[in-house]
Amino acid sequence: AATKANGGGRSGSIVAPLVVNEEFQKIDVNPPKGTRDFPPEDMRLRNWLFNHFKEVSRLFGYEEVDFPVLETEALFIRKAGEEIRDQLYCFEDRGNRRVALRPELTPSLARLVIQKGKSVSLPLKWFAVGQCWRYERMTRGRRREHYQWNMDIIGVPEVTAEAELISSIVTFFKRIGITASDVGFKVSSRKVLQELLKKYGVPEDLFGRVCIIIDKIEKIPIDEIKKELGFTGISEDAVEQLLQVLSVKSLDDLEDILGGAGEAIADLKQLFSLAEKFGYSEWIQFDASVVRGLAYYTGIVFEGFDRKGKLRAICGGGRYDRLLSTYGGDDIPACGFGFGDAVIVELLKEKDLLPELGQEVENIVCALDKDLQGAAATVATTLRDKGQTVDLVLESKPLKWVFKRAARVNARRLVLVGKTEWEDGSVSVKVLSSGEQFQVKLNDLE
Ligand SMILES: OCc1cccc(Br)n1
Repeated sequence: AATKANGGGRSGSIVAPLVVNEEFQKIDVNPPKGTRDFPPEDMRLRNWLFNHFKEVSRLFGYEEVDFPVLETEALFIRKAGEEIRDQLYCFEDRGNRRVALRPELTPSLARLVIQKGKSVSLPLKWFAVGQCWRYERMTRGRRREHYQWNMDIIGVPEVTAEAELISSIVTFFKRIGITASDVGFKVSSRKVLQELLKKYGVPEDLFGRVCIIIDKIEKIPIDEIKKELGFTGISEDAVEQLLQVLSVKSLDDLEDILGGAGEAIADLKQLFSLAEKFGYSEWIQFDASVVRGLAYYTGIVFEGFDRKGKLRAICGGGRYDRLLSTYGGDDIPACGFGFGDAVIVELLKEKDLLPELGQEVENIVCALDKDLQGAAATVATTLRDKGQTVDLVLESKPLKWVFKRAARVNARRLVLVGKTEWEDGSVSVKVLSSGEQFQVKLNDLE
């Protein structure tokens, strides 16, 4: 009953009374399954990571946006058999509306662009860092939430847009010490698949579904892939040829198969040429098997991978020219990427690149007796008004305790408020690294 009442997983329409915590019953102090707390040490790493995400986005001239973590379920209902759909964290709210915790940010971004309509001038370059959710059976013990960095360009049909997006991710990697020998990007275009399916007479409306099946190529046995492709109605012969083409590892070989007239080859050639100009050629490689697992991609797709092959994809993205029109918006071209906060941390650990991020505070301020607590508050405020960080000791404590706390909060200096000095407006300062000690007028303290 408790599970049902809380809508855990199944979207029962029965809305039983919310489970309340009986008085004095010990609560479960852990966060819900698959979710994380961020205590200070983890929050420092998260802020370090997100600050790099946001600084790179601003370096590229993008504007920050955000959306509700809760959306209508309909925004994410696509019939292409995506994993993201099977794991949608959806439920019926107390107003009997079908809602979902967003599994990704792109649909919300598309919704906002349509909502803004003619009031925004294209191209739009937007970025967001937001928590995304999935409801996965905990059998695999995987997380149910992660934070994703997204950058999107709305209104640019040319491949220069995708080329710039990859450049922004390369810039991010370089800022945190990741090099082209650690990470690469597999790049392809869904137009390869589109041209092949057309050649084999496969109906256009199967395109998304076929892409989702192909995306599983390294995750499930090849016979399963062939079987699932067969179910879509593609002939066995066409399936064999399709898989053959997807194993191609060079643009020249692909051109021999597709001919040089198609958009797929033209787009990819332009992208590799632009990569040269952006200076990240060593980071990217053509790989026809990359299709990505989201149904709405229509053109160039790319994914960041660790060259040791030990981790899941680090990030991924591509062109999604039809998404806005599928939501009833105008036919506006778009492309973007998503970059999760989990795999990158695993990679940084692997490469021993995790930053040392201890707590830091410039001053710890302490009254030497309880009648001077007010004076200590004045000292703290004076320093804070000068932009100095202050940990103010808020109760009367022995000096031994204060020194221990100063070490724990990594204070640069100790500011003591004593009776005699305070009578002439001064305080005692001890620089904790050098042991240097001096008295100074409060107003002269920098
Ligand atoms: O990468 C897919 C995904 C979506 C939402 C939450 C988590 Br954890 N992972």
